[in-house]
Amino acid sequence: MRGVWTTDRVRAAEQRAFTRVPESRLMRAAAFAVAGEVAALLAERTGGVAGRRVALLVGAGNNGGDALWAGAFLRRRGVAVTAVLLAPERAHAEGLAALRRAGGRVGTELVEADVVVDGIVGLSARGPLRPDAAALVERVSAPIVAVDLPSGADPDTGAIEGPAVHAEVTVTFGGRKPVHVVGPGAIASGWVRVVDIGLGAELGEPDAVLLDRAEVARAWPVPGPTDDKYSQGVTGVAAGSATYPGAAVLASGAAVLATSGLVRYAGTAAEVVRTRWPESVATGSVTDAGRVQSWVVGPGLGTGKAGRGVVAEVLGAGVPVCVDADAITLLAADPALWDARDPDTPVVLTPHDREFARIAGEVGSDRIGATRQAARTLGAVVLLKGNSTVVAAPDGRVLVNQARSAWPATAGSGDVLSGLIGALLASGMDPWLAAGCAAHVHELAAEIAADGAPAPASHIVDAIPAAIRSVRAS
Ligand SMILES: NC(=O)C1=CN([C@@H]2O[C@H](COP(=O)(O)OP(=O)(O)OC[C@H]3O[C@@H](n4cnc5c(N)ncnc54)[C@H](OP(=O)(O)O)[C@@H]3O)[C@@H](O)[C@H]2O)[C@@H](O)CC1
Ligand SMILES: Nc1ncnc2c1ncn2[C@@H]1O[C@H](COP(=O)(O)OP(=O)(O)O)[C@@H](O)[C@H]1O
Ligand SMILES: [K+]
Repeated sequence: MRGVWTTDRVRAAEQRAFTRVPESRLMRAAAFAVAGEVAALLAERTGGVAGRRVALLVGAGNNGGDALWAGAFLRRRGVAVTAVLLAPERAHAEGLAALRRAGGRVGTELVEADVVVDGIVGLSARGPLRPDAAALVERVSAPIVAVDLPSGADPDTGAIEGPAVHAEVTVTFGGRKPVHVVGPGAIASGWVRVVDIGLGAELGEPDAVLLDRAEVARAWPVPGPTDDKYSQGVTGVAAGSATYPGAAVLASGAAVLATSGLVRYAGTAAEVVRTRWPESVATGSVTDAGRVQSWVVGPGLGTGKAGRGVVAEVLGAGVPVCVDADAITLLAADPALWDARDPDTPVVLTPHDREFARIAGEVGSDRIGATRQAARTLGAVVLLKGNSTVVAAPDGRVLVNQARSAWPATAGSGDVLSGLIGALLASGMDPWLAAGCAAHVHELAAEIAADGAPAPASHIVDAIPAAIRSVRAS
C-alpha cells in the first residue's frame, strides 16, 4: 500500500530528518529530482534539453527554494532559466545565489518558456492563491512541473478556490499528501512522482493508503481445490422495483461475475434477473431467499414502505450488508431503522455526495476528513463515490481509489459497484478492504468497457471478468 500523509505529519518527519541531515541537503535532493522531471518533460515536448527555456515561479518559502535550486541544476544541462520572484526580498537566499552562480536570470515578469516550474507555495499554503500569485498563474500557457504540490490547491484536502496551477507533473517528497489523491487538487497535480529524499523512514503510519493492484489481486477471492459454491459465499441482492428492474439486473450481474459463489436475488424483478442471470436463484422476497453470507440492499429499491421493510429485514439478518442508493435515503429519513440494527452487523454504506449529505451532512471540501468522521459516527464502513473514491472504516482506516478515467460516471454504474462489494463481503473479506478492492475493479471494468467511447453500466458489468483477469495478471 502506498501511503498518504497530512502536512503536520510531514512537518514532524521533516524535523526528525533534520537531526540527521542538514535542511539544505534535503532541499538539494528535492530540487535535483525536480530538475530531472523538468528535463524529461522538455525532452518529451521539444525533443531536447540544452538550449530550451524554463521559467521558475518562485514564492517566499522553501518551495521557491526548491525551484531555484532546480533552476541551478538545469543550467548545468544548458537550459536557459529565468526565475520570476513573487517576493524578491524574501526569496530563498541560497537557492537564488546558486541560480545566479549557474548563470540563471532573475526578474519579476513572466517570460516565454517551454516548461514552467511552480515553486510558488508548497506545504505552507493556506487559502486561495494571493492576487499576485493568481495573476501570474493565469498567464502561464506552457506545461508546468509543480514542486511538491500544485499551488492554489489545499495541501490537506485538495480543495481549490480560485486560480490554481494545473500541472503535467508534480514532484513530491517522502510521500503523497491528500492534495495528490483527492479533490480537484488530485486532478491539478497531474502525474505524481514521489521522491524519497530521506524522509520516508521518518513518516510513520500513513493517514490514508492507496491500494496497489497487486494487493487487490492478492485479496480477490478465487476458488480453491476444496471450495464449492457455498463455501465461497452466497450473496443476497435485494434491489430493483417495478419502476427500476434494471438496477436489480446490474447489481446481481456484478455479484455473479465477481466471485464463483452463488447469488440469490430477492425482489420484484426476480423474473428479469433470472432471465438475464440464469445461474442466480431469484425469489420474490428476502424472507423466501434462503441463507446468504451478505446482502446488497438499495439499488432501484424505491423509498416507499415496501423498501423500508426490505432494509429493516436485511439489517436484521446478521450478515454483512452493503447499503446503497435508496436504502441510504431510507436510513437517512428514518434513523430508527438504523438504530434498530444489530451494531455487530458489518455495514458498508456507498453514498454519492447527495446521499452522503442525507446521512452525514454536507461533504464539504475535506473529503477524507468527512468520510472518516461519518464512518466513526455511523459505526460503518463508508465509501464516498467520486473521481477519487474514499473508503473509511469506523476504526479510522482510510483508503483512496483514484480513478484513471471518468468512464464510471454513468447511470447505473453505482449499482454495479454495490454488487461487487456484496460478493466480496459474502466471501468473508474485511469490509473496508472489500469496498476498496471493489472500487478498484469497478473503475478498471469501466475503463475496459469504454475503451475510448462511452459505455453504459451493463457493459461495465460485462467487463468485470476482463478487469479481474487484468488485476490478477499484474
Ligand atoms: N517536507 C520536506 O521535507 C521538505 C520540504 N521542502 C520544501 O519546502 C516546502 C515548504 O516550504 P515552507 O514551509 O518554507 O513554505 P512554502 O510552502 O514554500 O510557502 C511559502 C510562503 O508562501 C506564502 N503563502 C501561503 N499561502 C499562500 C497562498 N495561498 N498564496 C500565496 N502565497 C502563500 C506564505 O507566505 P507568508 O504568509 O509568510 O507571506 C508562505 O510562507 C515544501 O512544500 C517543499 O517544497 C524541500 O525543500 C525539502 C524537504
Ligand atoms: N468523475 C468521475 N470519475 C470517475 N468515477 C466517477 C466519477 N463520478 C462518479 N464516478 C463513479 O461512478 C459511480 C457512480 O455511482 P452512482 O452515483 O451511484 O450512480 P448510479 O446511481 O447511476 O448507479 C461511482 O462508482 C463513482 O465513484
Ligand atoms: K508548488
